[in-house]
Amino acid sequence: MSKRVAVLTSGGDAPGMNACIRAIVIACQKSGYEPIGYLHGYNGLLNQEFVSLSLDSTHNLIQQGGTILHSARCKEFTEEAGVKKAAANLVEAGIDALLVIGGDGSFKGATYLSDYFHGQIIGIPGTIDNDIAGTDATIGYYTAIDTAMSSIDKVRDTADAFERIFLVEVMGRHAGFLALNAALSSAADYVILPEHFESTDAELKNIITQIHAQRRLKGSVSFIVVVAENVWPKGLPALTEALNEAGITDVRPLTLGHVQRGGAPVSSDRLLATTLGEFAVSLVGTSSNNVMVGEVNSHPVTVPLDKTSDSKPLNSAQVALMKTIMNERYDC
Ligand SMILES: Nc1ncnc2c1ncn2[C@@H]1O[C@H](COP(=O)(O)OP(=O)(O)O)[C@@H](O)[C@H]1O
Ligand SMILES: O=P(O)(O)OC[C@H]1O[C@](O)(COP(=O)(O)O)[C@@H](O)[C@@H]1O
Repeated sequence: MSKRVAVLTSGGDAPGMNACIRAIVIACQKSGYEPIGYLHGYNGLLNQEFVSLSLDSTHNLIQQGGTILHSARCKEFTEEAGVKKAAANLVEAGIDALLVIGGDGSFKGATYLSDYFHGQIIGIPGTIDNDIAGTDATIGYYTAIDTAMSSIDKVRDTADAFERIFLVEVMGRHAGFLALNAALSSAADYVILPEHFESTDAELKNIITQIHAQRRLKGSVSFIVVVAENVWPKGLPALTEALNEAGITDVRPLTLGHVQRGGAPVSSDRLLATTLGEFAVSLVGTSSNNVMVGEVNSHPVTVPLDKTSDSKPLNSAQVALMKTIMNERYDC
């Protein structure tokens, strides 16, 4: 039987969201479903703002960053009246299944919506932060690592020329996946992560020890510290000042910011987005409901939506690498 399948993108946009929309539309066409796209995240549900999606709308889309459906954060949707209104609008529009591409906040919203909307709801993980439990990676994460890595590569050139210390802040909200991978792949000298942060005093002492040890060995060389956002109290200016006070001068802070959310998705994100978009549509009409689709060990899986905000540990092998290759590289 033909079904109306709606998709929306919510929360922080991530490279590969468009690739996922493309896969959803193609899979819907193949199954004889009618795909429609709600605009501006959950705001689209509240304002009944949607467009019909066709193969025309997905042409040349896989390589585009951002999201053709636009994204938003929507306060009204966090309140009961808003969620009820969204559910009523979905029923009025004859939607059988709603696919939500977003992060853990969007999945909390989707879980809330399921109390009032009795059609099918399926989440697809899309965030550069990779902070969603039940999937090895989220759409956009691999591209963001590459963007941060290539930015740090460029910083290294000028840092080397001036033999300076650079502090580079990387996104991740409250998770260190992006910072750790950006630091490992760009051969940073030190990384500060929320999962391993002890205290400002302990981190400061360790950074200074590593700088002195490296300089004793190699002379006056550059030193790059990757700092996950929201970890250091009062941010990079406070860390710069603390280093200056400890006699480490010529320190330059740099916040990479939203550049990490943009750009054409790398192949791993396109493949993940395509796999998960197609898999989500394959579940339409089955008993799978209020689940997120994810990928574990290269296989598609489903996870209850309310389990996706469980804590997700960093990869332990990468943490071991961090210790030997970066933060505890020189014995002192
Ligand atoms: N606890 C919640 N209840 C209902 N809706 C929520 C909740 N948390 C987030 N949302 C909705 O999901 C949107 C996106 O969440 P946000 O945390 O900003 O991004 P992300 O989905 O990328 O984590 C929010 O603007 C809000 O509309
Ligand atoms: O775009 P905003 O509202 O400034 O939000 C920035 C936050 O969004 C992100 O880029 C993505 O986070 P979400 O996917 O959870 O929305 C975080 O890394 C960052 O902390």
